[in-house]
Amino acid sequence: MSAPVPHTAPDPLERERAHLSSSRSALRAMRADVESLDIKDVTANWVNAAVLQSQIEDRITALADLAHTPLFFGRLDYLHAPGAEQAEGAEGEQFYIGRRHVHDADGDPMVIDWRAPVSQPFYRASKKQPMDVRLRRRFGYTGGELTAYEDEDLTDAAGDEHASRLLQSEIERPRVGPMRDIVATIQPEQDEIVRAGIGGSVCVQGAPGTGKTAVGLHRVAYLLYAHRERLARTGTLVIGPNRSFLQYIEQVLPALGELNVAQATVDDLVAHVEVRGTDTAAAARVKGDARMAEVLRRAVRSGVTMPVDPVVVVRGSRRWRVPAYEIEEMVRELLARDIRYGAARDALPQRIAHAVLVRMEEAGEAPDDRVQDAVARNAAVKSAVKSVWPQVDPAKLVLRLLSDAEFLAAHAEGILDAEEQAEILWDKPARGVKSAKWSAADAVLVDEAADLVARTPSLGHVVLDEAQDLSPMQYRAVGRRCTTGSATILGDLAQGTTPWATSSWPEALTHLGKPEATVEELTMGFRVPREVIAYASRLLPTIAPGLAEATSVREAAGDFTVRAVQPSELDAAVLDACVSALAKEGSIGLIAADARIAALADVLTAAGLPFLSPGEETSAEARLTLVPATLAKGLEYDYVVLDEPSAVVSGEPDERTGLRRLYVALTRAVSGLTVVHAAPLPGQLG
Ligand SMILES: Nc1ncnc2c1ncn2[C@@H]1O[C@H](COP(=O)(O)OP(=O)(O)OP(=O)(O)O)[C@@H](O)[C@H]1O
Repeated sequence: MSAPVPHTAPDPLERERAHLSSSRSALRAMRADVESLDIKDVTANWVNAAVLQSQIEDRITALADLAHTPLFFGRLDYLHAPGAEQAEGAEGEQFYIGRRHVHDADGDPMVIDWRAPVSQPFYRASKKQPMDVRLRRRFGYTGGELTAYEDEDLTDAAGDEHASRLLQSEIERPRVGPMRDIVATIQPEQDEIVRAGIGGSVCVQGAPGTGKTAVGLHRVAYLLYAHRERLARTGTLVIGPNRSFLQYIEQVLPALGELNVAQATVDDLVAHVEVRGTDTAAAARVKGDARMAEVLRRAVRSGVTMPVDPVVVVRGSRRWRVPAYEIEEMVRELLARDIRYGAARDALPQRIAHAVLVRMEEAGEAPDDRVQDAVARNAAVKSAVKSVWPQVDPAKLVLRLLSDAEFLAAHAEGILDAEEQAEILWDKPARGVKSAKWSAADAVLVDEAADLVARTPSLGHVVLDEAQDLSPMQYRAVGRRCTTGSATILGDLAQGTTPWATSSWPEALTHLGKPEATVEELTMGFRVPREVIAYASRLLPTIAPGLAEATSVREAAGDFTVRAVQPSELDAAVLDACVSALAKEGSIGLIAADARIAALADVLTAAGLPFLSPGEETSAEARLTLVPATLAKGLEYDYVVLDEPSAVVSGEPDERTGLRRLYVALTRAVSGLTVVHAAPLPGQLG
C-alpha cells in the first residue's frame, strides 16, 4: 500500500517524490533498528554471537540507501487488490517496485521487492495480457533525483504496445564502472528465465549482449528471495571465465542486497594442486575428454586386490577367523555397488567385523555394537583393509597416470589409443605432487579422482557463465557441485574459443549431469549497436553455422569506423582513435591481440595516456582499459578501439578459434567501434 497522498501535493511528480523521501526515511529507520539491536542477552555463547553479529552486519549493509540506485523504479496500479498469496503481506492496489522491501513504522509496505509475486506484472504484463494491472508507471532518475515518470495504460487492449522511452534511455546510458543491475528494465523473455523454478536447470544460448550474464545474476537474486532458507543452507555459486570478469560482475548481487553468493572460476573450484604448467592443445583436449573419467575410475580402483590370507582377530583368549574367500565376497560386493571408493573403504572393516560377530554369536556370545566397532578397529582388520583396499591420494594417482606409461596403458586400454596416451604423458615424470608441473587440465583430473574417492559436496544452485568454453571434464567438475541442486548455464556457441569448446548444448548438459535442462534462446541485443553487430555477424556462417544473428534494441546509431593504415602508422592511428574516444563520455576499451599488448602499453605510456587492466574499475578519471583479446570475453566498453584484427585471429592455434576470438572482440562495444588495421582483414569481413 502506498503512503497517504497529501492533498496539498501540487502534481503527480511531487507526490512521487514525497513517496520517495518518506520511503528513504523508512529505510533509514529500518537500518537504525537493526543497528541498535543488542545481542548480548540473546546469545548463549561467542560462536552464536559471532554468527548473529555477522548476520546483523550483512543486514545493515543490505539496508544501505545507495545514493545512485533509486529506491524504487516503478509502480503498479492493480484493478483489484491481489490475492493474499500473490501480495505476500502487501495490502492495497498500488505498489511501488524497488530493489528491496521497505516498510513504515507500522509495518506497512512502502516499496515492494522486485522479486515478490506482486511485482511480476511489472515485467510481464502487456496490453494483451494485463494481469489485472491498470497502470504501469516507470520512473526516471537523474543523479539520484526522481525527475520523470512514464505511464502505460494496460486496460486499452486496442492501443499499440510502444517501446518505453525511459527503458530506451536506461539501455543507452553510457557505461562507466562495473556491471550494473537491470532490475528496472528486465524484459519479458529474460524474466521468464529469471523466475524459472528452482527445481529445474535452464541453459541459455544467446548472442553477445543479449543479457545472459545479467539474467544469470538476477536469477540467483530471485532464487535467494524465493528460497532463502534452503539456499542459505546449501549455498549458491556463480562461475565465470576469469578473475577480471568476476571483478566486473561482483557488485551486481550486493547492489541487489545479496551478499553471500560465492564467485569462482572453474580453476578455483579444482585447485587441489598448484598449477604451473601448460598443455599443448592436443594434450589438453585428451585430458578434457569425458573418456578420462573412465580411465580414472579404473585407476582409482586398481589398487584393490583380492585377499589371500584370512583375517584372524584375537579377543581375550579366543581367536576368530574370517577366511579369505569370505572377505573376497565382501570386496566384490562393495566394488559392484555404486558408492565412492572411500565410503567402500570405510565400510569394509565393518563388514569384516560383522562376520566376526556372527561367529561370536554362533559360539554363544552376545556381542553388542560396541564390540563390532572394537573389532572393526582391531589391528588385524585394519591391516587387512590396508592391503586389500588401499587408501588413494587423488593427486598422487593422477601424477602416476601422467608419469608412468605402463600404469596409464593398463587403465586406458580400450579407451585411449597409443597416440592419445603418448600425448598426455608428461615429458619428464614428476617426482612428487609439490614439484610436478600441473596444468589446469591436470587439476580437473585430480578433482575427478578426488570425487571418485569422496563425494564432492553439492550446492543448491550454480550459475555457469561463458559455459561454451568448458571441456567435458570441466562440465563434470561443475556438475558434481550441483548434483542435488539446479543450474543455470549461460553461453554462446559462437564465442567458444578453447580447442574443446562445445558445439552442442545437449551434449554439454549431458556432461554436466543435467540432460533434462531446457535450452532457451535470447536474441534481443542490449549492448552492441546495429551496424556493429551486423558487421561482426558476417563471421557467423564460418564460426557457428546455423546460429541466429542478434538483433539490437539500441536505437542510437553507433559510431562505426574501419580505418586502414600503413604498417608504420598503425600505432599512431590506434593512439589517435583512443584520444578521439576519450573526448566522449563513458569507458574505452583498446582491444588487441595478446602479443600486441606490451607494444601498445608502451605507446600509451609514451603518449602520457594512463590506462587500466581488465577487471580494474573504470571511473570518470580512468576510463581507458588496455584489453588483451583473450580477456575480453563477457566485458563491455562504451567505445572500443580494435587493433589489427588479423593479429587477433593469428594469435589462436587455428583459424576458426581465431575468428571466434575476433567475434568476441568486435562485440564488446556499447556506443562505438573503431577498427584500425594495417594487415588485410579476414576475408569474411570484407
Ligand atoms: N533488460 C535489460 N535492460 C537494460 N540493460 C540490459 C538488459 N539486459 C541486458 N542489458 C545490458 O546489456 C549489456 C550486455 O549484457 P550481458 O553482459 O549480460 O550480455 P551477455 O549476453 O552475457 O553478453 P556476452 O555474450 O558478450 O557475454 C549489459 O550492459 C547489460 O546490463
